[in-house]
Amino acid sequence: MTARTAVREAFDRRTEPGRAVAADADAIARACHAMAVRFHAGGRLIVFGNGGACTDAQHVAVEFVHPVVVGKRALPAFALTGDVATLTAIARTEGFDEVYAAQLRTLARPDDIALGLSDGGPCANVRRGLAVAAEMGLLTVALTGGDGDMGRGADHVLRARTADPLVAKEVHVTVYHVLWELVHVFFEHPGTLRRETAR
Ligand SMILES: O=C(CO)[C@@H](O)[C@H](O)[C@H](O)[C@H](O)COP(=O)(O)O
Repeated sequence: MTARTAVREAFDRRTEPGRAVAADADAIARACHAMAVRFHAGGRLIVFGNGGACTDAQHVAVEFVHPVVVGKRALPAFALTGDVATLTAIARTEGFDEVYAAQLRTLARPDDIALGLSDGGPCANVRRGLAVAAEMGLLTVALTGGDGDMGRGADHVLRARTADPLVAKEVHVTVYHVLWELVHVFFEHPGTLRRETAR
């Protein structure tokens, strides 16, 4: 295989999952509308995940808190992945599976939005975070890959249709940028924000 073929194949493997996102336009629009309703009601976006999704959580938060597009309103958002002291203290006494759930119990409010990110692997701490968020009344959104099982029970599940964790990660970046864009579209048309969109 030549290097050129390898590069082509690498991009071909990414084309279909990327295209498949558009097929989920309705699910993405419903999630965006529900998020915009929560922001409009004073809710904040709380994001979490592991490994690369840990940094993605911070990427998502900065997109909302400090929009790169001039003129767009800053919206309250924070990641639960940046404070190593809190993460390690919780992991030491309550176990790694509790590192997001424990923070949500203390920091979250019922009108907030919880966004859990995973490439599709076994991530008990993200599942626990979403489960506790749901118990507290938060809107729950799961951005996942693989079989999408991680998001089971969440209000909105957005799945990258690929078992390849690298490709899932790339699709996620596109999806959360679209989430940001569309939340602002709804925000700029408050008439659309009267009621939360059903799943
Ligand atoms: O960035 C990547 C893959 O693109 C990896 O670091 C990946 O995030 C880590 O292996 C994570 O621990 C995977 O966890 P998950 O997203 O499958 O829950």
